[in-house]
Amino acid sequence: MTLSESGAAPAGEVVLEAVGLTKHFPVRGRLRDLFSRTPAVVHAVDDVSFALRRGRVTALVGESGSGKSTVARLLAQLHPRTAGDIRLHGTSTRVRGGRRFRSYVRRVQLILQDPFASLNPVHTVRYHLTRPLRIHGTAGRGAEELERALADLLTRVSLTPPERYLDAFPHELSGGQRQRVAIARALGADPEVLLADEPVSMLDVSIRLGVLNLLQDLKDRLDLAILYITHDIASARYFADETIVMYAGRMVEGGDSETVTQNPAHPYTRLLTDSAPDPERITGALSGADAARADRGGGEPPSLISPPAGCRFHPRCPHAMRRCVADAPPRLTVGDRPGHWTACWLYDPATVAADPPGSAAPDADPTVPPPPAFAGRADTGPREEAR
Ligand SMILES: Nc1ncnc2c1ncn2[C@@H]1O[C@H](COP(=O)(O)OP(=O)(O)OP(=O)(O)O)[C@@H](O)[C@H]1O
Repeated sequence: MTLSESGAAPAGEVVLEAVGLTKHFPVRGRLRDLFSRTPAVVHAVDDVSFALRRGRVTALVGESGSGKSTVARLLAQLHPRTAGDIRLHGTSTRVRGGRRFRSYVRRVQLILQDPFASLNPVHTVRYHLTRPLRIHGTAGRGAEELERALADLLTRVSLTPPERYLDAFPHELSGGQRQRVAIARALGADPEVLLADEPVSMLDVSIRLGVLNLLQDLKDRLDLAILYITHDIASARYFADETIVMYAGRMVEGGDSETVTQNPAHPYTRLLTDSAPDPERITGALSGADAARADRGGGEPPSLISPPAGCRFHPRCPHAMRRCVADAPPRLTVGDRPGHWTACWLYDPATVAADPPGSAAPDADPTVPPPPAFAGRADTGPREEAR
């Protein structure tokens, strides 16, 4: 029985939720920490909240080091969290190995970036797919049912005819075929949630679209809730229903993908969209390190051991005001589209009235226009988002 047949949750229902999720990694081996009462930590993820819904893709976008993978690993329960909560169907979950972990993993599966590393080169596709079917009790009763389940998995990821792939070793497959096997392996658990951590960034540009189309098709057919992690905001517009932008461990903007990518409110989101102007880029042009370099236009991200006070983007922001240096901005509703919010003081009229945008910018450049979503908003009252 597939999830869509099981009727476990109606379409659009929240399946998995991050609530104030926070992860600080201890920094080891620093001599001065021996004498310090507060040992240094990497503030990888701070106060991240969002919901994954059945039959919807949520993109988590940001440059390298912004905390995206750490969020995925927290949601997969591979890291213990420092603070916050993870709720599966509204129930708080904290699992550390054993049967409870297996039962959680059955419902929440992680797909990694590198299909070369995630498949063991000495085992066949059959081995990789049989294991999850057996572990999660979806292998059927006899050899015949197992064979049918294996063929079904390969067919779902368009590796057909299945018998051509079942006894192949990973090195006999292309990168795209390997990623399809990794996706089939995740589906073997019959999950409700897929956490896809840069699932196409290591693939040849010519086959990325095929794998993204496959994920979208699985979302529709199996009503999966998908978290799509990427540094490529252009692909988020194409592939995700909702987009959340992270910078230096914090969420800075969120809303429906069309609005966030076409009418970005936060100066950092603008930086990302300006360096990825072509939505077709997903099929060509920049990739990997080049894209990461382009994303960094306008400076470097801060140290996460001692992140900047206030808004973490202020040292790079052409519109920074004194308040940005001192206070972390709350989520403020922006624009006309429901659910569009940003954590930026530019959208708080009282702050802007007290201190003109750019007054605390590192290299204030009066020729840099404020974000379009900000234009004409100074007369509207602030609307703080309910979390
Ligand atoms: N196990 C760990 N121990 C210490 N620091 C870590 C650990 N894992 C991640 N970090 C740090 O946490 C921060 C966020 O890393 P993370 O991998 O989540 O970012 P990312 O946005 O996924 O980047 P990328 O796109 O390069 O994978 C980085 O500064 C990273 O060095």
